[in-house]
Amino acid sequence: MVDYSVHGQVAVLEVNNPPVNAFSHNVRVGLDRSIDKAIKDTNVKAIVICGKGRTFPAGADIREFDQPHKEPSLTLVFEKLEKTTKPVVAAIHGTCLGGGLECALFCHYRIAQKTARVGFPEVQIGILPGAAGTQRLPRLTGLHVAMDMITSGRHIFAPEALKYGIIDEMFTGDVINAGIKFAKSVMNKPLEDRCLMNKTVKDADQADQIADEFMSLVKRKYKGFEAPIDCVKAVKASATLPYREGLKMESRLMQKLLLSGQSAAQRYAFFSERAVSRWKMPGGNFQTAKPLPIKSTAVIGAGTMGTGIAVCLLNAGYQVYLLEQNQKFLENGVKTIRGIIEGSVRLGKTPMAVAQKAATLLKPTMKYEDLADVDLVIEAVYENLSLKREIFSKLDKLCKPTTLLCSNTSSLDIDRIGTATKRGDKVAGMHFFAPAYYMRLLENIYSTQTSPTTAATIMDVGRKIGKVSVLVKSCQGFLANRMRGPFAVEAYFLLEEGSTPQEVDSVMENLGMPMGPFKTGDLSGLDIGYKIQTELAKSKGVELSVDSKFLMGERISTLTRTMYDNGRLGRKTGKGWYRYEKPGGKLATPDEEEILERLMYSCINEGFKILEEGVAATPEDIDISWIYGFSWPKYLGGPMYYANRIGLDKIYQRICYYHENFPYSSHWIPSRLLLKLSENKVPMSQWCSGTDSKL
Ligand SMILES: CC/C=C/CC(=O)SCCNC(=O)CCNC(=O)[C@H](O)C(C)(C)COP(=O)(O)OP(=O)(O)OC[C@H]1O[C@@H](n2cnc3c(N)ncnc32)[C@H](O)[C@@H]1OP(=O)(O)O
Repeated sequence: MVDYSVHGQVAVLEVNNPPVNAFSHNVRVGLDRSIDKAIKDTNVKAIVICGKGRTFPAGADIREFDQPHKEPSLTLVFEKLEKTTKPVVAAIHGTCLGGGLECALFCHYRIAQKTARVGFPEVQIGILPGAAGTQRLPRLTGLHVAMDMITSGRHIFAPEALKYGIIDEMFTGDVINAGIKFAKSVMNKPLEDRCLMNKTVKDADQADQIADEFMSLVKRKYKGFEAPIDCVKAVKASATLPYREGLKMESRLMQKLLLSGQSAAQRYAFFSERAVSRWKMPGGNFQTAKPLPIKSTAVIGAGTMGTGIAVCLLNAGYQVYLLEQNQKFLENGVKTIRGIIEGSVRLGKTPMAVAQKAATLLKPTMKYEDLADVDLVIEAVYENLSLKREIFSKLDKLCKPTTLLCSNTSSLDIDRIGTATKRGDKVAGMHFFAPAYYMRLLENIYSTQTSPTTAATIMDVGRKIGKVSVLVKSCQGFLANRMRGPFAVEAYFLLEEGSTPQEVDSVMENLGMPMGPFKTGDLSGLDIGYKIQTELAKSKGVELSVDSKFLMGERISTLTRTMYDNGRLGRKTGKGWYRYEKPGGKLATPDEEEILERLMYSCINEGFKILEEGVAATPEDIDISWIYGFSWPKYLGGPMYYANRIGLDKIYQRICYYHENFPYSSHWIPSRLLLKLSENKVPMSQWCSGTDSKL
């Protein structure tokens, strides 16, 4: 588990526990013995610790967290390193994470390959760096950097680690040779100053301020998660408590987190994320099927999904032909793609070099013929089976025989798409989630015809574009939307039964989802739900109307149809279940303006008709009726007075707008009196009581 060798006066302790050299119990025992051996050996003057194979130890063995603890603990082993009078060098390559980085922080020196990454990802499995990491990193980097690294769990590359002082030097070439060379250079230097426990935290005087800043950040960014909060508390303790007291605090918080249900759930998610890559389907699995090489791709449709998918492919270095039928749509699509990539560069998420390369890889086109030689096509037009079949049939005729043809459908039967071609084995679904460049999930779907090679290829593409890919069999809604179906439908039923979108959303958001079903619907576009429902009904030979309450004996809601008919498609039109600051905006607010207008302007219109018909003689009659009959607030003077304050012009225009949109509600037929008053800009003084109306 730890290979021990001596090179001249340097002992090399090479952790050998593939695949990631995790500190399992056997490794801890092996390391403990090897350290003792090196300390006892009088010929040994320096010690190098490194990892065999692909990486420096990537942390504690997460699988052991569910088992009873077995001594020695990591801290106990690591403390021997710092105490020895022989310099200890951590020679890092690959990923030095969690307990691995803690081990390095107990060493007197750290050197790393330029491509190596270091980090404390514990927060992502619901714990904190519990082998002194929260107390030692701040002593090297200061609180700010340590808080950032520990609460985010992000890995940093060696050059950044060098900047923060986490490593002392970068090296190229062989790890053991570099370790030995460095160890020789520090062999006789004093070690006192190299022991982190002796150091103080440089920005300790700002501990309160920095901790407050991170506390509010993590509460906002990682709402509902316990570990980031405890990470902030533990790191702060490095500055406010003596080293040993800080360790006790870290240990208490670690125990609490380990026992919490959150950590167990997050560890389950960690292994599940890896388990889904071990896919299987009839006739093959991840071991038996080999992916085909993919270089050139095409995306059909430059809408929200198509552009998002293109961004994923471009960022991963694939050539992308973006096809649209219409020049304006194509130009808009290219603009959207550039905007997304530029935004990501500004946020530091995409390196400039990647963005520059992506620009050269994008090939906008309106000609299907340009797709003849691509290796993979992802069609992302709207959800319409006949349209998709038409496109696939066309692609089948003009693409080279090996091209894989995939549909970014969220619900349509892949078998029925595949039968439009003569290459059903090369047809599959690749269902991206909106926004495609951001959401991690890729649902890959095989039909009864899809070959394991095609499945292997799209799973491989998914991995290369940074998605977590699952492979599922084609069925109505596949996995995600099939399960999401009852969730969404029940949300609509709740609305029909009296809940508001905000109420439903906040229940789910309080549970921990970043967005409730209605905000999510607005994000995806409400036309999608409507089209899926219409297509589904059609496939069953049923034509739905807004009045439909049942489909094949099942209760349905046609609320999305109502939203669609009213142009409320979600964020993209600036209004859906919520109102947004602009089309494409993100700030969801209940559409108060429309609520107010529809309730008030409709009855103001009625008020003018009442005046017109002489049912009431004056606007005061109406206003007083409201004040004393309906408790209308006196400070607003009554609805007719209120209308005048707003301006009869505006009221009239909005009434016309609603009349156009709701032609079947006669209360929106504009009052002729209102038209005359607004056209002639008659002040209220001339149409209220005691005046002789000139009209
Ligand atoms: C009190 C002491 C407290 C200490 C705290 C800790 O140290 S907690 C652990 C901190 N470390 C981590 O969280 C690292 C987790 N691992 C990763 O992020 C990645 O695996 C990697 C190291 C970046 C490598 O990524 P890569 O994509 O190359 O490989 P995989 O992710 O597919 O992993 C390969 C297999 O190794 C298993 N594995 C990885 N890390 C651990 C681990 N720390 N313990 C146990 N097993 C680990 C992983 O599950 C894969 O195996 P599968 O059989 O495929 O699941």
